[in-house]
Parts: sequence; C-alpha cells; structure tokens
Amino acid sequence: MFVGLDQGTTSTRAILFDDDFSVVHEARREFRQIYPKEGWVEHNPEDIWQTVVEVLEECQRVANSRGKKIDVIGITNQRETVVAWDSETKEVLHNAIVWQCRRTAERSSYLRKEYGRVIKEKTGLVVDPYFSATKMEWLIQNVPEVQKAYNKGTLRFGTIDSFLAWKLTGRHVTDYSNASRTMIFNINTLDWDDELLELFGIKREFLPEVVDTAQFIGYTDDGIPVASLVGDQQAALFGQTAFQKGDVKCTLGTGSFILMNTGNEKIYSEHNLLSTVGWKIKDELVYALEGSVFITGTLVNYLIKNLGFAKDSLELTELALQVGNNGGIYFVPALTGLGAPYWDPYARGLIIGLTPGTDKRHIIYAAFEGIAFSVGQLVMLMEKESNIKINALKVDGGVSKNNLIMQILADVVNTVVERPVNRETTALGAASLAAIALGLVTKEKLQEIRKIDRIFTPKQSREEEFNKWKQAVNRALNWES
Ligand SMILES: O=P(O)(O)OC[C@H](O)CO
Repeated sequence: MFVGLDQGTTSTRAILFDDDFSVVHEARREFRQIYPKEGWVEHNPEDIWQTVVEVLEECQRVANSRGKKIDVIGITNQRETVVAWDSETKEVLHNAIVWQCRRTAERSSYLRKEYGRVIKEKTGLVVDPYFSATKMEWLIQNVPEVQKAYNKGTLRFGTIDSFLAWKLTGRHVTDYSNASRTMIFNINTLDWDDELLELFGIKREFLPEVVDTAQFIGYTDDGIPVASLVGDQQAALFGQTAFQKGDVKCTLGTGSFILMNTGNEKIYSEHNLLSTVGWKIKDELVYALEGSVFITGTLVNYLIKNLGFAKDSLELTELALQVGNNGGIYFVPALTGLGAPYWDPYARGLIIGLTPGTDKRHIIYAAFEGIAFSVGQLVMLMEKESNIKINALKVDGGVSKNNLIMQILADVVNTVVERPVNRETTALGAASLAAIALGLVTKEKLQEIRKIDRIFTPKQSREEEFNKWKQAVNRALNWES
C-alpha cells in the first residue's frame, strides 16, 4: 500500500492507497492558523508535526487491520512556507511563515522595481511576498534566536517538505519542485543562486540539498521508506497524469492553481505567469507554467456564509440554474487582491451592473462566472504564451464537483474540461512519485488506472460576457491603496 501525505495550508491529510491506487482511507487533522497581525499568517511547525504523526499512525493502523503494510510514503506540501530550525539543538526557532503572509510586502515592492527582471530570469517568479526568500530574510533580520543560530552556523531553513523530511528521516533535503518556489533557486542552472543568496543574506549551508522529485530519501522510525517530496500543485499535475508537454491541470480549491506541462522548455511569460519546475526524475526535467487565482472555493463559501444566499453549494447551483444567465451582473472575486496576470494586492471584490430587476440568483450566476472566467483567463493566456492548443483541461479539487462552473469553464476556454473519478490528485501524485522511485509502478500503468468521471464539452460562446467581465476587473484594480 502507498501513502500520499498532503501537508496543506489548513489541514494535514494522509491518503492510504491500495496497490492499484484506489483510495482505502483518508486520515485528516486540522491545525491552528495564527494571525499575529493584519495580513500576517503563521503555523506552529510542532502543531503540523503532531498532525503528521497522527495521520500516519492512523493509516498504518488501517493497513495493519487489512493485514498489509505501507510500502512507501510520498510527501506533498503547501509550498513557499518557511520553517527555521537549529541543527544542533534540533529546536524550531520561530513559527513557520506561511505563503499567504504579507509581512514582506514593502520589501517585495522595492525588490520588484529594482530586481524584478533579473529575479524572473533566474527563478521564473514574479517578485511577491508569496515566495520564501523574503520570509527567510525577515527571520534572519527580526528573530534573535534565528540570528544566534546564524552566527553559530547551525541555522537551517526548509519549506514544509524539507522540515518533514528532516523530522521523519533526519536528512536536510528538498526537491526541485519545492526549491523552485523559494525565489533563491535558479531554474536554469538548477542550483541555489549565489547572487540571490547574497541579496537576501542567506548562506548556502543553511539550505537543504536539492534532490529528485522521485527519489529514496530515508526511512521513518517505523522503517517505512520516504521516496518523494513534491510541491502540492506539481503533485496534482503528476497525479492527473499530465505527462505530455501541453497537458494542463487546474485544481479548484480555496483558490485555483493552473499548471501546464511545458516539457523541458522554460517559458518566460510576458503576462506574469510563473515558470516553475514541475518535477525532476533522473534525466527527465519538466518545467511548468503556472497561474494562480486566490479566491475560488472561498467565494462559494462567501455566498453561503457571509451573504446567506443559500445553505450549501448545491442550493446555490439550483438558484443559478433557475435564471440561467447573469442578468447583466459581473462579479470580480478579488476579495484578497488579484493573482496572475494582475498581481495586484490592492484590488478588491466588485459586483457591478445592478438594476431593479437583479435578484440574488443573478449574483450567484455572476459569481460562478467570475470563478470560471478567472481560471479561463489564465488557461487562455497559457495557450497563447506556449503556442499550444490545449486538448483537455484536467480539473480537480472541491469546486470541480460543481457542474455549472465546469460547463462555464469549458465554454469560455472553448476546450474540453475533464474531471477524473479520483479527485485526490495531489496525494495520488505524491504517492505515485514515491512508488515510481522504488520501481513499484510506471507512468504507463498510472495512465491506465486513471478513470474519467465526466467530460464537459463547450456548448455556447461566452466571449461577450468574458470581455465585459474583464472590463469589470479593470474597475476593481488598485482600489485599496
Ligand atoms: O495548501 P493548499 O492546497 O492551499 O496549497 C497552497 C499552495 O501550495 C501555495 O502555493
């Protein structure tokens, strides 16, 4: 049996897969979100570790109860989040600074102006507080314990995969997909970048060794091999068997992450999409083009909880279907600013086009369009920048269950949207990468196993609505300055 350990932003989950990769069990634990100040987000690494221990133990119990054992664990994780610890005392030195944390916004604005181009060329990223580098810099400059370890030479940094690999196996490692999210890793040379390390005051010895995405790392105390570390969005790309250049997946969760496999070619985006490492397995190096939408499932919850429009997403969909169109309403879901291609932290949510004839059903329909249009816009940009016509958009994540949103997405992109039966693609990706590392499965086998639940084919043009929505987005930009 295989375990995909998915250490996410709000919960830690371990999915136990049978030898044919069918899901046997899901263990899940939520943990504390810490908000020390407006816009700051932290996690206590010890809380995270505790949840990891619990979910792994639970999976082991289930495997044992079936007379089986766990053959391998693959770890996938919320990306960019930084943990600092001391290699000598083995103490964690501060709470983890989470990818969502905006504490380095000012520093990032300066860096974007001064070094934006060179950082993008080296790392494939658009300078933003989202990435790890300015978080590490902040820890060095502001936390006395971190400074002490810095001076002693015992400071160690890691993203969550790295922290967990260290806790589980004692090794200080990360993989290429996670390293490429730090903004100090050069995706051309595939090494930590000395100039960037100097810019952020980070020493190479503080950083993990970068290893292949599918590679034996070490054994847990219980003797189970850990054989993959992979960022969660890249894991989902792999779990969707998006193995060919031009394959695209979109995970619609709290937010949406769209990744296109661009093969061994790194695309320099003119529209602020990110270039990142998909995975590296021996001499196979896959780059990906990535776009993120910050608000997706959050908007559905917002309609239910904050606006009280319905009791659940099923009822929301029924209401939207009753009207069947937006009634002239456009909804920009910029509740926490906008990600790609705008990268505007000052944009805010907008509902526009209200008339006396508007009722909540139009607003719901417009919100669904807003979700699909935000994703669709990035998918279309990817087609343009890669010069590849997408054959099928592979979706997963909670919101992909919503048939209406999926249909609008298929319409606006004018592409088939394909939803697999197993929507646990992130954990599946990590588990299958780990199984590949130990020679327990092949990519061909994974393609055979994957089953489609439903295909959405384009039914109507949404061009007019999409263009109007983009006008609405322009009005939502730079609002909260
Ligand atoms: O934990 P998730 O699923 O919200 O994913 C977070 C992403 O990895 C951030 O880059």
